[in-house]
Amino acid sequence: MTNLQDQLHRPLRDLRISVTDRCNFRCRYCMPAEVFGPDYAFLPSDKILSFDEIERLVKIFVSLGVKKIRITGGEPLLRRDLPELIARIHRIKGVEDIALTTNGSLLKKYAHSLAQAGLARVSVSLDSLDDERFIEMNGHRGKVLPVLEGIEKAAEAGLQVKINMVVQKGKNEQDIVTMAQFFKEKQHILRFIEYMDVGNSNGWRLDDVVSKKEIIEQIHQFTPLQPVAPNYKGEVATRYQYQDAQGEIGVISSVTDSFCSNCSRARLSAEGSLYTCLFATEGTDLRELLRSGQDDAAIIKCITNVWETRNDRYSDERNEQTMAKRKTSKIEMSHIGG
Ligand SMILES: Nc1nc2c(ncn2[C@@H]2O[C@H](COP(=O)(O)OP(=O)(O)OP(=O)(O)O)[C@@H](O)[C@H]2O)c(=O)[nH]1
Ligand SMILES: C[S@@+](CC[C@H](N)C(=O)[O-])C[C@H]1O[C@@H](n2cnc3c(N)ncnc32)[C@H](O)[C@@H]1O
Ligand code: SF4
Ligand code: SF4
Repeated sequence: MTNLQDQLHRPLRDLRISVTDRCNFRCRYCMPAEVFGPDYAFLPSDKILSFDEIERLVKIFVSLGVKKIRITGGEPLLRRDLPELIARIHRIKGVEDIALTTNGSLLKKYAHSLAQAGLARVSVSLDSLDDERFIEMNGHRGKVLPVLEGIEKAAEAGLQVKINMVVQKGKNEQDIVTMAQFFKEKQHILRFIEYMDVGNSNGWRLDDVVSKKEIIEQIHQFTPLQPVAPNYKGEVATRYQYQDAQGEIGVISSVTDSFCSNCSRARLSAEGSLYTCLFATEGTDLRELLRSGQDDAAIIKCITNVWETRNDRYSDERNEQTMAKRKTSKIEMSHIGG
């Protein structure tokens, strides 16, 4: 196995695979309905990587040091036969962890078959327990109950469950403590995500971000917290344990306390482009290599070159100039995979 290092000496360890650019939700911070409307040109099916193509690429990435696979999107549970893909990835020697990020709306239906196929962990996005606020945030596409039922089914099926909540000022900051309390009782790890300037469509403003510090202070008042060490180098979330030892939360603070120095994540979009940053403006087309009959050595050479020349650290460098430079050219998050 090769151990690649980029320009900042970061290894390649994780591959996040987007299996579709489509979604049944229209969260305003990701796919606002006025941009992703009925006429939006999503990828046609022949442009999307097949399971055979994804499987081949995963084997290649594993030979280059990848150990963790995360399936994402768009909404990954919209991809037909997803458990079959999970099963194929599960069989690949060297894959140590397979996780899925989902909005949870279809999880009740698929949790059991996903677990049977070898999925170990699921991160379910849920921004509020209040129907009115949740519906407002997801563009009037889904209620809270089906997501909670999906979470329950996933836990019953033996999947390790985490909950992701994007916190946006004026939208759901009043839900921070309620969510913490609810998932403390349910014994699921809740991670708060600072609202990020991904893509070009969400009209992001720094004033709309609720910082890690504010989030922690709010929760600490209801149940005291203490910081805990990361589970592994490069963990995206900063961990905090409840002082009564009943569970933990995490905060993903890409805006106020970025974590690029440990970023070991490559991203594969649904149409087979490779990206090395969530805030990238361009990718490298691997689909063309696959479909033009190149052998593994040629694909390995291409990926090696991309990783070894990589020097992304967008969140570390975020300021007015860097934001202005990429104002209209970032790839949308639903496309690159969250
Ligand atoms: N800025 C930035 N945000 C990231 C990165 N990776 C993940 N995130 C954000 O963190 C959110 C939660 O990530 P998950 O998909 O749940 O995965 P994870 O945090 O890697 O999960 P674990 O494997 O359980 O540690 C993502 O949806 C993104 O919003 C990254 O490299 N950069
Ligand atoms: C793009 S979604 C893809 C997977 C799935 N549809 C879901 O929502 O979990 C992955 C994650 O990105 C998060 N996300 C999307 N836009 C974001 C933004 N502007 N800031 C922070 N997190 C965001 C979502 O909340 C979700 O947890
Ligand atoms: S965050 Fe996930 S559920 Fe919401 S619009 Fe984006 S891809 Fe869909
Ligand atoms: S901003 Fe880019 S380089 Fe920094 S942690 Fe996120 S994906 Fe990695």
